[in-house]
Amino acid sequence: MQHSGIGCCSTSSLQLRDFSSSWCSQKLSGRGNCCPVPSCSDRYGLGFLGSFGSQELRETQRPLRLRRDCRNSAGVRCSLSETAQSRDDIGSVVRALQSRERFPKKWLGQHYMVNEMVNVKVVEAARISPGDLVVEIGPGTGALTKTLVAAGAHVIAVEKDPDMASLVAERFSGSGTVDVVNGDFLKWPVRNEVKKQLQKAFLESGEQRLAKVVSNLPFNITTNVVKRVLPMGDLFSTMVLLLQDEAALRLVDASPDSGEYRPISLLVNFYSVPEYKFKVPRKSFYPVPRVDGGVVRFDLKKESEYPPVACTKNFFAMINSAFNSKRKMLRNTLQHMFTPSSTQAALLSVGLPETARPEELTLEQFVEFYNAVTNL
Ligand SMILES: C[S@@+](CC[C@H](N)C(=O)[O-])C[C@H]1O[C@@H](n2cnc3c(N)ncnc32)[C@H](O)[C@@H]1O
Repeated sequence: MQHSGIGCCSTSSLQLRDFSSSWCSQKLSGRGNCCPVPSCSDRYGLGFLGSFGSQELRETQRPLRLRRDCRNSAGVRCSLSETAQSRDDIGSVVRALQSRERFPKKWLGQHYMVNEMVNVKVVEAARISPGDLVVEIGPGTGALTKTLVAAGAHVIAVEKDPDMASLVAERFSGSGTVDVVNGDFLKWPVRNEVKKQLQKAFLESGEQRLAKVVSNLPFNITTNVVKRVLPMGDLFSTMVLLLQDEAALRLVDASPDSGEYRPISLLVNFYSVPEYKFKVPRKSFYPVPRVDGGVVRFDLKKESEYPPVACTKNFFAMINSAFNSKRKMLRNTLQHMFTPSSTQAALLSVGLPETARPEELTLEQFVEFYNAVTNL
């Protein structure tokens, strides 16, 4: 796990220079889209570029609020306005990858956002205000990072791919508002690191705030990220994730008869108040995934707001066991935890039929049942 302040990545300076020229020189030179890196080629499957061209982005691009001056890696004075206005369209993503001689890596879920308006809407959903501490999982080329910084956030960007980590570190070198960590978010000591940063911010500003998580997430780590972050309501107030649309809808809907009712929906609603924000068409990503995306905002609950259960760990162990055979009666599936007669008695005591099955109980009913059966 490598933690680097801006510009402190371990990659060679040649790579860093290549990157800085592709992102920063276009505005400084005043020549519009001039870029020294070879232009996009069909090697990257850009057949659809015409239907998703620069004009669309130019028309929809909203001016971003700017915060302060900085220097780029070449020591040339520029401002975050220039960083903020650098384009995050498909051409930039491809050029950035080419600067590292890289292709998008499927196993890392590398589908880059090439519609800047989506990033703006994601940041709006997170209600970022100046001075917010934001953990961004998987910054990739830094497109969402840019929008977060422009909204005034201090970003800790955790990126597993060393090439992308060095790329994003170089892109924001000198801004003083982005720390890049090269590592796996699922292994990163999030509690210690965020606590440290929040204490530091408190000492500097005297203002007590919680951090936020914002990410265009690699789809394959969705469940693990949700399970990891949601119980941290003492550190984070909000998490906004761009997910696979189906997963986004499933996470938010915790109604027993929804067909997609699973332990993860119960966990989400136990630890947070989720809200589905908007759908993101698949053509907004490069490369285009097989599914659309969807954005969910989770407002994390404080411990005092969790449904009251004696032991959270045992409560979720019970739920997981119950859902191992979702269509079987609880008195049978929970036999290894409670005797069938205790399960029946507890169900009856909270007004449920003794033949109840897990897919029939709401979160509140699970809580009542658990409290009853553990107090018998
Ligand atoms: C869907 S892409 C999003 C990139 C960028 N944020 C954007 O919107 O264009 C996901 C990013 O997460 C990174 N990633 C994948 N697994 C990760 C993990 N376990 N921890 C941190 N980053 C990860 C990938 O390398 C990739 O850059």
